[in-house]
Amino acid sequence: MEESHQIFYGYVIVEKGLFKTVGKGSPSSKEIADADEVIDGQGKWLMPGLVNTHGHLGSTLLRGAGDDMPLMDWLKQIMWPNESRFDKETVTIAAQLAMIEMIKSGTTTFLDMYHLFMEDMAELVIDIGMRATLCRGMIGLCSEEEQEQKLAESVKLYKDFHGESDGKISIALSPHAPYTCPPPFMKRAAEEAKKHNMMIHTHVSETRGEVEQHVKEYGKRPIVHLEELGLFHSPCLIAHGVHVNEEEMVILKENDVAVSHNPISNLKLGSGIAPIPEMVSKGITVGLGTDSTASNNNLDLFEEMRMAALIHKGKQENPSVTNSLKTLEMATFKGAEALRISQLGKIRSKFKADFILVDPAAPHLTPWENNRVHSHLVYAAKGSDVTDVFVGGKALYSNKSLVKLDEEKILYEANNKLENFV
Ligand SMILES: CSC[C@H]1O[C@@H](n2cnc3c(O)ncnc32)[C@H](O)[C@@H]1O
Ligand SMILES: [Zn+2]
Repeated sequence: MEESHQIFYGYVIVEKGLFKTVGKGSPSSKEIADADEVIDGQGKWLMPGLVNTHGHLGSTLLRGAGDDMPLMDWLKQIMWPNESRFDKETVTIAAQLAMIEMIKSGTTTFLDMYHLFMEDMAELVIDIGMRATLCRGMIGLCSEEEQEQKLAESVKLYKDFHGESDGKISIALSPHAPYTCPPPFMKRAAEEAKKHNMMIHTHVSETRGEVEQHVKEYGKRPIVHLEELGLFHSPCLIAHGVHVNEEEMVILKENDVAVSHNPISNLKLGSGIAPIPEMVSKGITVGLGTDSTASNNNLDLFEEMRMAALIHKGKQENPSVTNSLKTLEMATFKGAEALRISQLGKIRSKFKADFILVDPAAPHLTPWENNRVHSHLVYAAKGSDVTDVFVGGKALYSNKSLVKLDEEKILYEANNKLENFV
């Protein structure tokens, strides 16, 4: 077993936001005396913080608003009409609620694609202390002038916030999807990303119908087309990739395009099951995402891991196509790799000190011994087993208490906003 996968009784020392020491056994009395603060994690499992590679925080209040619908109906009948009425307060409450949910279930890093109030979002994330890749989602079904305006807003967000919060904030460029961004606009997005050194994030090939429509309209499959348009000339992360054929997987691998696997959202919208074991065996980087609460309907990456580990076994009628270790990698350092965040997702010296504590003193995690911890984390644990969350060594959740966010107040505000939606 790789060293970073080993389970042992030990301790970590954090300095300047990074792991300085990852030690076996107990710290020395000098190490304890030298520390500014000592946190006793006795009896708990320490693991890397989870990385959510795809979501939309601003629409969190639409949880349960449009269940049991296919993607296009859901977008046109529920999402877009509601989102067109969102004000800053709604998006702020939604984002705070999402962050509460993510932190409490062990997520330390997330990607957010949204089109409203992204500057405020960046300020909020900085204040709360999470690590995030933020993108101003762009729908290109508008005039060329508006398209350019959206690109300019994305670049401004990048100039204002990329690298802020001690490097915890990254900004990516985000054309929403090939069916909302006509080819000339996709090409412009690719040019701007290249010019400013930005990563690209977009939804691609989520449904069979979307791929068929793309082929009908442009005579080629979406990933083939996006490569031609230059989208993969910058570091790129695609969300979904459910309907991707062999030729397209080769294109993804050749261009080092990463994939955010969002199995629960894909199942709930009836979109299908992405060929993830095939992608992984081709060497494509795959991270794990929840998508929004409007298509999931929660942000618990422990649930997502369990689903990601199980569905491919069922689809292929083969239990060995996934396993708990590979799934944990997907939710941690592979997710970090997908977001192009270096030195993240492992408990290792010089890595970013983003980590969580899980309390195994629960019936569903019993019995345990070292060899079963990976299994329990993927096949049995729940987000609510997380007791502590640290980002860059700073506590965001301590002994089941949120350090910054006022949960009671935000839940109250979120419930009071409900009447505004269709
Ligand atoms: C333009 S910003 C984000 C935009 O995307 C919508 N959205 C949320 N989830 C999905 C999904 O799975 N596929 C496509 N679009 C999605 C969201 O409602 C916003 O309008
Ligand atoms: Zn999405």
